[in-house]
Amino acid sequence: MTTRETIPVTILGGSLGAGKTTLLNHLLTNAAGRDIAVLVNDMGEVNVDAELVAAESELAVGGGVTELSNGCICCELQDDLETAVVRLAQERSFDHLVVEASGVSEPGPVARLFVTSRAAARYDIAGLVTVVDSRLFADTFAGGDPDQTVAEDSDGEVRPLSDLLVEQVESADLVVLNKCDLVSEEELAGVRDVVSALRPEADIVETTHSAVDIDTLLADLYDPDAPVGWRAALETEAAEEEEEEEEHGHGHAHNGEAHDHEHGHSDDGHGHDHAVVSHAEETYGITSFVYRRRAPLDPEGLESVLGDLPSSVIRSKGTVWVGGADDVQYTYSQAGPSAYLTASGPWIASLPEFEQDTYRRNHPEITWHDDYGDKRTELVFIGRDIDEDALVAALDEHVLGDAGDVAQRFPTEPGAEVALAEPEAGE
Ligand SMILES: Nc1nc2c(ncn2[C@@H]2O[C@H](COP(=O)(O)OP(=O)(O)OP(=O)(O)O)[C@@H](O)[C@H]2O)c(=O)[nH]1
Repeated sequence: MTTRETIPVTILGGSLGAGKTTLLNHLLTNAAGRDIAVLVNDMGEVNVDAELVAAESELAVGGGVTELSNGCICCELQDDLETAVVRLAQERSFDHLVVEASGVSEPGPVARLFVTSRAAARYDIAGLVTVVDSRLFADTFAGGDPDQTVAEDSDGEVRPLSDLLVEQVESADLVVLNKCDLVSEEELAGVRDVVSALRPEADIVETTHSAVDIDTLLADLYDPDAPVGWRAALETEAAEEEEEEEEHGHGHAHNGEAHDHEHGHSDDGHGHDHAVVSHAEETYGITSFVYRRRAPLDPEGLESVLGDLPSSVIRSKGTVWVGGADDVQYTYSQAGPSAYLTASGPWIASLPEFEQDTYRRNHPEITWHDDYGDKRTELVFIGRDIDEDALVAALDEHVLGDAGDVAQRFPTEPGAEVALAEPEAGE
């Protein structure tokens, strides 16, 4: 019997083989009086996970295991998942729903379903839980032997595994570092550091065979406003910059110079762009910094730098003003060995004036420059022992004085993506 109007739902994600099924079995055998419904989804035709769960857990048989065996839950079949969870709430009585997202699905779309669809009336998200294979994660990000594995995502698109691992961690409220028996203490500490840097506010537990405390797992952890690490770094930088401007008596925090080739020497007293700010996160052993220039970058040059980053950079992300495509805003995203640049549409500054005005009225928070508007290159780098000066100098070599003096290199239609770096396909 449930006394709540809505049913809490925990969304479980993690890479293939991380230990999600093991976790569900652990949960169902230790449910101790709770009536838990589990919705398991697999990519394959046969729903192996659901069968395993049903076979291994007495509680599960007839006790609320429901399966969707017709494919991936998060994109194409979103409607089916929506129907399934709504029907489940109508037909059965249970205390908590756990949805296992398919191993290569992003948890975001699954979470949105419970916020925006008909399911929102019946459910409340309790938390997004990501199970991490600590061995695999250490190999991919934390100084281990990088595995150049690629995985297929929910759209059937092949994406580097590193992308999916980062995305799954960046959206988590709780990260279960599983397979702790397969990593050394030192490696585990490294994994913990990287996870904290990617998602500073997530709770972290360490397990072997996914033996996570049930109360911890099902707790109300959901925080849709929790920042991802790169955004937290940007916000900290912006706050520091504002503080500094106030100290210097400037009332226009982001009103910068065109750019400053000399990293760290821009404090010349007239409203500079404080281009690079570092945060030595001593507790995490991971540092982040923001590179910002109010000028376009040479496309070939930026590709040579961002497409060949040192392995010390774990995650980087940002906005790029690309020479030769003056009106197009590009977003950039890198995770481990893969890096992409995507045309995301026009800059606000490239819109007709009245549209700019409307946009700016509706978004008073956006950073606006008197001459350049929102046009900027703003990149956050997160990593371990990054040679920041070298990276800044490498990027600065490709800062252009004028966007129009180079040829267009990347596609400009909104949504068009180019790979700057991609791992080789694994076995
Ligand atoms: N050594 C070790 N093996 C584990 C641990 N947890 C799970 N495994 C094993 O890892 C394999 C994959 O575990 P599953 O629970 O099936 O992983 P999953 O995330 O459900 O996998 P998919 O459904 O394929 O996405 C199984 O053989 C488990 O027995 C652990 O902590 N240590």
